Amino acid sequence: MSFETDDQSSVPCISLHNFEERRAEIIEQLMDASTRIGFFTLANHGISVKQIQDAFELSQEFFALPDDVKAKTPLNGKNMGWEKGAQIRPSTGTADQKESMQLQFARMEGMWPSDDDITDFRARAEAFMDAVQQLSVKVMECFAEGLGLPLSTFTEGTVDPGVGDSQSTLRLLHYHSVEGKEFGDSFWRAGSHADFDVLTMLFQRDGEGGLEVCPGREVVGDFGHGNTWKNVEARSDRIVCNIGDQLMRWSDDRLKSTFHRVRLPKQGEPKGPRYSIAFFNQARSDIVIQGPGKKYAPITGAEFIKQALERNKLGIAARSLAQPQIKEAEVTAPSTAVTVN
Ligand SMILES: O=C(O)CCC(=O)C(=O)O
Ligand SMILES: [Fe+2]
Repeated sequence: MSFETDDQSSVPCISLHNFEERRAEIIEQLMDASTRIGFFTLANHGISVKQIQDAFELSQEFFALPDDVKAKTPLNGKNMGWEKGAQIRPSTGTADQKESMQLQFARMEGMWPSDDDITDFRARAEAFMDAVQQLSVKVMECFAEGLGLPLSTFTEGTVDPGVGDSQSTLRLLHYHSVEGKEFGDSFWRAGSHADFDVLTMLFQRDGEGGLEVCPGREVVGDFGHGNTWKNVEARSDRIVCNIGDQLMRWSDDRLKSTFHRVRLPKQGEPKGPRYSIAFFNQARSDIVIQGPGKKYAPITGAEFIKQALERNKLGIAARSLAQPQIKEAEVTAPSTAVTVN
């Protein structure tokens, strides 16, 4: 089996061209990448350049609004809404140097920015979410087949059949320009973490790099991580995918939910803003997650997310006690920490 591997990284690139005819080969490649590394990129995935550009335009329009307008839909404790500099990572004890907007399919009453502030925000966002969810379904069916499970396991597990219980989330991300700013070593655009969903699909723009992954992982549930970090090249034509903690558990740890982070630009690198967009396929609230070998107790999607949030809060307390001296930075953590994916 041969992979195309980005020069500067060891994250395999898997092409989805001729998907139906190449299905068996694609499943083999997805399983190999996800059991060894937990990350892969997708080429020829069917989401058009225009769709991706439109999504980034929407994101830029939204983040260009004044903070008091964005604050009309603040992060609401259910992984929906806007935050800025409010996500403190347990792994670093410092706030990510970013702002983000979380959007879901269900229970979004009052959480959509109004047409007075931004034109057609909801319709434009949902069009992109639908497209990414459809592609995710294709990939998740491959994982079900690769794991010897019923084809619909993760699709029925994540896609709302019309009852309004979806927990999947689109996250628009804006990492601010760091022109003329100095940061201590403990600051990151996004501190090291593993995602707690089933499957993440991440869109980047050419040249806006900084994403690093720490390939492979043996256990779910702690914030320890290895020390080998690989760069993932920022390419707008490829989707970066990673396995989240839910799929790691659902596969009895066969598929790895891998730690990753976004570093600040190094000396001599462009200091401009970075935009990325992540779609987190989450288990529906009442779906039971359990692997075929029953390695872990059954758990519902709702309980899984609740526990992930609790673990994050505990992690924050433990880490900030252990690390009292955080270097000063231009952007500092606000008093309230939030826990999102
Ligand atoms: O912006 C990126 O490249 C990664 C973001 C990420 O890992 C996350 O939001 O979970
Ligand atoms: Fe992530």
